[in-house]
Amino acid sequence: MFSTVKDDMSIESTLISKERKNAKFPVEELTNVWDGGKEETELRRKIVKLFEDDPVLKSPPICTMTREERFTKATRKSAYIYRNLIPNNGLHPGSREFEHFSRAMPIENNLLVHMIAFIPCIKSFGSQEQVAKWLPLALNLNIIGAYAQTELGHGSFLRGIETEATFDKKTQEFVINCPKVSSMKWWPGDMGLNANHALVMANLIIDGKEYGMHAFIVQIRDLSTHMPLPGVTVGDIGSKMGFEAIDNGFLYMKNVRIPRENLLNKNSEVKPDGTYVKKASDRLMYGSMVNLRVNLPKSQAIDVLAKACTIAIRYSAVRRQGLLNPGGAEVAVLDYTLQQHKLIPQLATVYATKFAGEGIIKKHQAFLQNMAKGNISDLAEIHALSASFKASVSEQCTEGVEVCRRACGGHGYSQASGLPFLLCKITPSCTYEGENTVLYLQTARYLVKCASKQAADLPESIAFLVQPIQDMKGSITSLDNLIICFKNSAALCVQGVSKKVNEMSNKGLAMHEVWNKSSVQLVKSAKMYVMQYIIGAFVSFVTEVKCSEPIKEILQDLCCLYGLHYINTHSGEFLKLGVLSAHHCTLAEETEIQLLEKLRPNAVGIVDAFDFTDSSMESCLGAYDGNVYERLFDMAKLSPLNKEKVHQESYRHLRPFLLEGRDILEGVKSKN
Ligand SMILES: CC(C)(COP(=O)(O)OP(=O)(O)OC[C@H]1O[C@@H](n2cnc3c(N)ncnc32)[C@H](O)[C@@H]1OP(=O)(O)O)[C@@H](O)C(=O)NCCC(=O)NCCSC(=O)CCCCCCCCCCCCCCC(=O)O
Ligand SMILES: Cc1cc2nc3c(=O)[nH]c(=O)nc-3n(C[C@H](O)[C@H](O)[C@H](O)COP(=O)(O)OP(=O)(O)OC[C@H]3O[C@@H](n4cnc5c(N)ncnc54)[C@H](O)[C@@H]3O)c2cc1C
Repeated sequence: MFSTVKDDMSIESTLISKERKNAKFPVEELTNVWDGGKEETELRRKIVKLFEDDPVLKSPPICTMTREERFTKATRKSAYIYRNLIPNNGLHPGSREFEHFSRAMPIENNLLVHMIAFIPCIKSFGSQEQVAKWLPLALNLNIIGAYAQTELGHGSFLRGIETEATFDKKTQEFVINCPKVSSMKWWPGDMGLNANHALVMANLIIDGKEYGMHAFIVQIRDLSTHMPLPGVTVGDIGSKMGFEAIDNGFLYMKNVRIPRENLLNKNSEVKPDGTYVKKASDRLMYGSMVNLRVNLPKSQAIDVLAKACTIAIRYSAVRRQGLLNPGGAEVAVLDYTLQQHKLIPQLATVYATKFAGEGIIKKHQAFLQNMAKGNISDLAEIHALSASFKASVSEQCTEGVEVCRRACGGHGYSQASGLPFLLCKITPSCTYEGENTVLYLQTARYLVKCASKQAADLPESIAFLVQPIQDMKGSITSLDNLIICFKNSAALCVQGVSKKVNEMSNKGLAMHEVWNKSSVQLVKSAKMYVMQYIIGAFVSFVTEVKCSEPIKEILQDLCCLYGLHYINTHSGEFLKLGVLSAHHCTLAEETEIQLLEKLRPNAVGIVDAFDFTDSSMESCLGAYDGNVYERLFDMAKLSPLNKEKVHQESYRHLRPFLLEGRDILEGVKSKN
């Protein structure tokens, strides 16, 4: 319907090719460092290719589809991936290949909560017999389960959850009830339309006595007809800011009966006579959340910011707007220091959080190994670290994606840029898996407790909180001094708020009031604590990584930039704590600007090294060839509103006035 408009050789592709020629480091090597080795890069590419070449996984660009189409296509693809593509290619959860799935998955998919929450919960909370019964069914999608914890009335405060599971000794069943509208399960992914089971978190009640939140497997739909079972009201909660392909659901249960064996009973059990047997700490009930807080940030936040950086930096390298030299040629917007100041720190965030996250995953794996031997002494530390890490990463990456989107000017507002999709995908990561403020407060609770202990009684990673403040020797811009600066700041923040808490409680104020009145400073200390962790982990990575000099230099520069950018955007905090002087702050600002200038020629190379395929981004601005304008025009042509040259409905409403206008213009009718 539209004629083709093409340039023989677009200036934009020439510009981006020039950028690539100017890069001062081997891009492929940085990709290997990012992936964790050459072999991992090859494996990832093999899996991505397997998925991208599969005709079943092809579909029109998401911005041309309705929610209904997006949900249907995502379900079709996800069912095919988990039931055919993965097993037929010998790829299994837990394998090395599985690590790369998130990069290979189609841009929209669902059944992920079934895979990452329902299945792991069966493994964590189920006895051996229960795992043997439910796991194969779940892995084969014979049953599809949601993680049903949050209710209309309660998400954060889990002790407030109202759904009840009352033990009926006569029938050896639990009776599941949502006593009020506010008790209805609300939000769980995959639950509205796809799930036939749910892992329901409910208050266990035996003989009128409450035993707190426990995990029950509840069948909610018939396996042959997929109709809701008696007593079950289930459906999709409606349109959200994003996640169009996911059926976040509601679930209301009235006298739904499940067998006694459906209480996942690895950690606690109800005997046939109603005796309650506790086998492990109540805290382990929260283990599924720690698991997700450790593992989700990479795919749901860090990779999302990496994609946004790829789009914004490639686009900024080809978008020319205005002059730097009077009388000279128009410049790429990436040549403006202010554009670099928006975008290059986001690149640093991607690297910092990725490598720090890998450290947490390793710590968590060590914790799980110890737990298997009955030792959960590190639980409080890993809970505090993972809670604040999830909060900080989701916050930094969400802010970063919005910076990238705005840095693309008007085109960043177009769905065709891919950026609104990324923003809507990343924003809820600040809420799900624990609302960020609530998580920071959990970390602060642990830190304040630690502040009253001796260094020898604290885990190694925490002891610095109570040790003497270290002196910085030399320039603030050295990596060693950045670590000292952040550690000192975290220690002073925690000590400061702990002192305030103690003083207030010594004056007789109730602890809950003390806590509420101190909460602003508590959250600040948790943020500073996790920042010192991230910086420390990034510095260790950069110091230890084996790579060529040019790559090392880029990583060091990104590491320094990450620390300095944070200092420069929060300088008041550092000055107030007395950790930095005004002179330090001036130097930090000057050095950041120098680093931006130094990293600028490598910016396109650095985002190329993330190695995202064009189809994994669906972005007209971020495609590898830099052909932004032709792609935008081609995408506009696909808009469903452009199906016909005349949109009959809009024409119907406007026609009477247009005809009037025609008559006036043609002089048939006077203006009055
Ligand atoms: C801890 C709480 C905040 C409650 O606080 P309380 O004060 O009530 O504490 P408690 O008395 O309960 O506990 C006190 C005690 O326990 C310790 N504790 C707490 N938590 C833990 C823990 N996790 N581990 C260990 N210990 C813990 C605590 O420190 C105390 O110890 P001390 O007494 O010694 O000090 C708590 O209730 C809480 O955690 N609330 C948060 C609730 C939460 O996290 N909910 C999560 C719901 S599930 C969810 O959100 C799932 C999300 C999954 C989403 C996946 C999305 C992926 C989507 C993919 C998209 C694909 C792409 C497609 C794209 C597209 O379509 O767009
Ligand atoms: C996309 C998406 C997917 C989700 N998937 C699932 C799922 O699969 N399964 C599931 O069970 N749930 C799911 N959830 C729900 C999610 O886990 C909750 O929304 C989340 O835990 C926050 O709880 P809330 O909504 O009750 O927020 P609230 O706790 O009501 O938060 C509202 C405000 O109150 C503040 N606040 C709350 N408590 C405190 C406090 N103690 N001190 C200071 N401030 C406080 C918060 O900071 C926030 O500003 C999902 C949510 C979303 C958005």
